[in-house]
Amino acid sequence: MAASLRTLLPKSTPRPLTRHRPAVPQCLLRPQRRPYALQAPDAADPKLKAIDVSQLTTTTTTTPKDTIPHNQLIFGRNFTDHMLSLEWTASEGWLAPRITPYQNLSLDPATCVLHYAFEAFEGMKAYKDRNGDVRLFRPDKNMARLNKSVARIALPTFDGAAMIELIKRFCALEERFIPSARGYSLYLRPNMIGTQRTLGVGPPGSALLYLIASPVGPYYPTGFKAISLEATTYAVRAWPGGVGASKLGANYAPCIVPQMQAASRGFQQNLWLFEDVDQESGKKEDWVTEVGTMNLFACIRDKKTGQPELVTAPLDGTILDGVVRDSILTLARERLVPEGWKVSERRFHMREVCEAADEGRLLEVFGSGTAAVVSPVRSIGYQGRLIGCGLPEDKEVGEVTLRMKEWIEGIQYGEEEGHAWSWKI
Ligand SMILES: Cc1ncc(COP(=O)(O)O)c(C=O)c1O
Repeated sequence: MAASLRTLLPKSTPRPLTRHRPAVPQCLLRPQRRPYALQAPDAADPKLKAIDVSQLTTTTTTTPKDTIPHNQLIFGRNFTDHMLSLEWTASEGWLAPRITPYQNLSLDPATCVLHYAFEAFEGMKAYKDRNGDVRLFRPDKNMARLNKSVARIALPTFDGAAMIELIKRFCALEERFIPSARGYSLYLRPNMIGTQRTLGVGPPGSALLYLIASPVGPYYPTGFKAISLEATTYAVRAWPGGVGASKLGANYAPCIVPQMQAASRGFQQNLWLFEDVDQESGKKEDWVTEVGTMNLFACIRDKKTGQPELVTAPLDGTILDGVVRDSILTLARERLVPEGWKVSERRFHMREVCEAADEGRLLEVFGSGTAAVVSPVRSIGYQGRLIGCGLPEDKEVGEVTLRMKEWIEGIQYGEEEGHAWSWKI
């Protein structure tokens, strides 16, 4: 077993919590207090091979695809000519990386990913700037998150820097598929699956890390459109000690039925809540967590001081640590705080949101994620009422939401010169 997997296990066997309960490692029960013990990605067993970029082989396609006109791009529908693949075995480690023509995978019907969901993925993009240079946006964050996700399901960790180098080479090969207009990009999907052929439930002895890519257009081809969310009170996406902070495929399929239910009532997405006791009041509250594939931000004016606050749920293990979320928080601390804003990662509940809306203090709400950067929210359906989120009827986006979009896109497309988040390939 790779050292990286061994590090997941507690050093000493934890004592059972009660006589009748099985001994659950504390790190799994309380992610907030005892974060997951995970070593650096390249801390794999020295006896096993690490990713070796110099071993990369490339077989180019003999049947190149036509590129699709920008205005006909549909998210995730079309793929580039090639894929990048890296196999891993528990006895050898990472085998030589390969770029090959895009092709089907051949898996035994007993492959463990098909039965027990040994799968974790990432979502990131390559952008073309005005000079035709290709750029990645904070790819180190995506690699770190993928390493955290795979480690949680006993898949092998890997050297994130080596993988970024391979992604750069892949993007250079597929450069003609990267649209050049602002708002367009090449969506990159790194995916790792357990490939061991077994019905036994245990750590996979082999895995495949692969990358495919899809050219995509702006999330809103017709301009910014504010969305409506339905706050879901009958189902829960994630819970303390669970895997909500990991980008596992298994987290997404169970979210589709609540999303369909929300859609059937006219909402574009559902908002995930978590019911828990408020330590201050001792009352149960519905805490805001995140949206289907986005983190959520609210701009709330303080009742007493009048200070505007940008607030989002904390990284307590129940939400994904969004790359755009982190970027928004950093930019807000840099650029909004000097203007008098407060920026908070704190728990906030639906009662606070309702109260702020009723008192005209809910200024804006928006979602954040790689696909849309930011997505303005017009209203939230909750317990039979529709909460207005501060947008006037004739507007689709609030001021802070728009500024964030401009700032982040400016960095992604290299318009903000020399920013450390934009990696030229
Ligand atoms: C559940 C969930 N939350 C938040 C996000 C936003 O993350 P990021 O900003 O890294 O795209 C995503 C996007 O993949 C997601 O799937």
